[in-house]
Amino acid sequence: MILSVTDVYKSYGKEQVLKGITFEIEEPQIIALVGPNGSGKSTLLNIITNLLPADKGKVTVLGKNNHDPNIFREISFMQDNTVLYEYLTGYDHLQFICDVQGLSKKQLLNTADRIGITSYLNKKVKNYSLGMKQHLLLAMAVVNKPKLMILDEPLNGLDPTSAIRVRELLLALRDEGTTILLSSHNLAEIDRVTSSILFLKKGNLIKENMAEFEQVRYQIAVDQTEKAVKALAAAGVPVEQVDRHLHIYRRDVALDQVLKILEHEKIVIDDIEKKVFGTEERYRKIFTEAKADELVEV
Ligand SMILES: Nc1ncnc2c1ncn2[C@@H]1O[C@H](COP(=O)(O)OP(=O)(O)OP(=O)(O)O)[C@@H](O)[C@H]1O
Repeated sequence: MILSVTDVYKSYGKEQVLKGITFEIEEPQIIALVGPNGSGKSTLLNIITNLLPADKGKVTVLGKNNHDPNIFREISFMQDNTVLYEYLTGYDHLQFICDVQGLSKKQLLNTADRIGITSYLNKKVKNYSLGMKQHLLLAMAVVNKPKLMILDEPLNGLDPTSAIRVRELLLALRDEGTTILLSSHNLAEIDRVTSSILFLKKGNLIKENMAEFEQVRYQIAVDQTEKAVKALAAAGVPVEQVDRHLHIYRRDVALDQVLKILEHEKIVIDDIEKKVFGTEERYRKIFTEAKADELVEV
């Protein structure tokens, strides 16, 4: 068992933020924690990493209670950039962790290289951009090669190129056996790294495997739209026409069958675009349309 959270409660004064959170992570994977602002994501991550006491409940990391100081060789926590010291360099931050955990300078430099921060490693953090700070925080979370990484908003403030790099890094770490629990508001990015999502709503968790909700739609531009629609409909393929495009869902038909029908009719294809739907639609359903009680599964 990598992480086990059992019946965790937390209130701030009269405000009950977590109302009996229970979940387990058994295998190395990436899991996303998603919820609106103020839903308690940071509170839950802080409790898991023992920075904040729960009112009630239990957390174990790799079979050990999360109060056990020894787990900090196996776990890391990327918080927001307020934990950085403006007048220290990136190197200083990493060196501190390496000193505490007995890691070598080689490991520090290799990590900096892997995350792509070597060129500004010796600059003071006060001169870093938001994205540079995010990269440093990520390097600080990766340097001890943890079995479990907990990342609070790792994709925040990253430009598209950096977001792609971080995404690839997370997937590579997962392939190396690291489990990653991350919180994020960026549903499109989440879709690209995981289909395993914990939705946090009104203090309760709704667990979903988004692969079950994923829908793929092909948008095909053709030279003779009316003729294509007729031919596909005659073959029993459900198709919607939007301007010059045909919209066809993968759940209804395989793409090569569609292409065969169009080829047979001598219809020329100008373009095919694949659209994937999933998390965003599900998020909307959970947080705007459904009543909380109907969906809670704890
Ligand atoms: N130290 C604190 N004292 C009092 N209330 C707090 C404290 N920390 C958080 N809260 C409240 O608990 C609730 C959950 O906050 P939390 O920061 O965990 O949410 P979040 O989901 O991480 O939000 P965001 O997405 O905006 O980062 C909020 O209503 C917040 O005001």
